[in-house]
Amino acid sequence: MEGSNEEEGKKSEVSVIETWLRKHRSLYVGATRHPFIRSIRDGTVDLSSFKRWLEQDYIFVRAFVPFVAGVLLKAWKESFESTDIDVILSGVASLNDEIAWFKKEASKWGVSLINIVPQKANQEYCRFLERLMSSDVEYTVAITAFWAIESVYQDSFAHCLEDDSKTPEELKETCQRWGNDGFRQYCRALQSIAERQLEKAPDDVREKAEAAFLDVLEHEVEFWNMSHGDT
Ligand SMILES: Cc1ncc(CN)c(N)n1
Repeated sequence: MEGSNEEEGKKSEVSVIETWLRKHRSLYVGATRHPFIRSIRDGTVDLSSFKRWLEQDYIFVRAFVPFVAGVLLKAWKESFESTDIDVILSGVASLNDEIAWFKKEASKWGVSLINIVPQKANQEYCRFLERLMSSDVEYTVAITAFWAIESVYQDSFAHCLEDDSKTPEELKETCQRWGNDGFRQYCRALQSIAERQLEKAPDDVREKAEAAFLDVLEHEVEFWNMSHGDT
């Protein structure tokens, strides 16, 4: 293997996540460039769709907290890297802010967050989170799903803040919530953890993680679809 990258100690292989992003490009784009996101970005968003999304996402985020706590527990049991705990804990803290933000934003739009009925797509997404909390789901699978869930929002809302976007002024704060640089760094930290776990995982666990990644993308598409009133 004279002169090979291996011999020179260079890592020439594309990472697991990069491979998936290439392989499942159209589904990833479907989740991060959904018509709802495009409508925010081009300023044509229907405000009743936005309010429907706000109500449903509040319910989702409340269910997301125990899921992230479950990832934290798996990290504590299965990971030897104490920094994983710090990153995941910062995610719990940011969810605390996220819930407070939803309450403030809902009152700004005259939306009540009491007695909201979760729509079918939301219920199914929350059930998926619950399944991932089971003790027989590996940390690698759960952290991969966690990274994917946060990254879809990061990528989607950052798209609405690009220079040529026409996002309405009153929706910019929403886009900033997930599109800001700090959230991007946090998603990158989650990606590094997931990547490290995936690199050392046996094939069957890696396959389960890929399936969870695809499930997340499909649930996110269905979630955005709800904003149109499709359940
Ligand atoms: C459906 C969904 N996906 C992701 C996020 C970002 N925490 C969210 N708030 N809602």
